[in-house]
Amino acid sequence: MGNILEEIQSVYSEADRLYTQTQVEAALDQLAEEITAKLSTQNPLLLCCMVGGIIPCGCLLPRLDFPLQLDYIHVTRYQGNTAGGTLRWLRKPIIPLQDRVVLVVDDILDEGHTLAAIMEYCRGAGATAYSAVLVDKVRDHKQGSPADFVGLKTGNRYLFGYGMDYKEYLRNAPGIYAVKGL
Ligand SMILES: O=P(O)(O)OC[C@H]1O[C@H](OP(=O)(O)OP(=O)(O)O)[C@H](O)[C@@H]1O
Ligand SMILES: Nc1nc2[nH]cnc2c(=O)[nH]1
Repeated sequence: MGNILEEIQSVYSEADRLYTQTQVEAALDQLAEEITAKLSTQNPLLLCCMVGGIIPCGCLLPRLDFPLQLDYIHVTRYQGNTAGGTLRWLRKPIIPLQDRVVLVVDDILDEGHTLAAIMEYCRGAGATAYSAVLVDKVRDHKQGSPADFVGLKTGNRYLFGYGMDYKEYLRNAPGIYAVKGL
């Protein structure tokens, strides 16, 4: 246990901070304004993508001051690793999606596999689906469509903070950081 905590401490202290907490909170304000303008009269169902979406979604909710419902979906393909693998569906939403406007909220759009699969699932279940991500990682080959609402853009680095993990730690880091060398 000692070793992993030392590793986490060293990754945190050597990381590059790409966005401060103040900058992330400003981006969340802007994201919420855009979502409100588009969806405030649509009685949307928000789907929080666990686990990483929990912080962006939790930060957005009090900024979205209109009628909405909340459920969650759990799909994972990194599982504590820094490279993605096969998608694993761990939990589908309980609230029916048929004829609903759905807003899928996640921490990061990277290669795009996760969000593309979730959007396909939502549309297949009869929803009009939109997506919101705190971070869009700029890279050449992406799966699926761009997100409808994007908070911040970054280069192609491995990120943590505001929901994003390094080996399941550091999701709670108050800013967006890039791991040194990754
Ligand atoms: O665009 P992609 O390359 O598909 O990657 C993006 C996904 O990766 C992360 O999830 P992860 O599988 O790490 O699960 P987590 O939310 O529990 O961290 C993140 O939360 C996104 O859902
Ligand atoms: N924590 C984390 N999860 C991801 N999933 C896809 N890309 C990333 C990333 O840069 N950081």
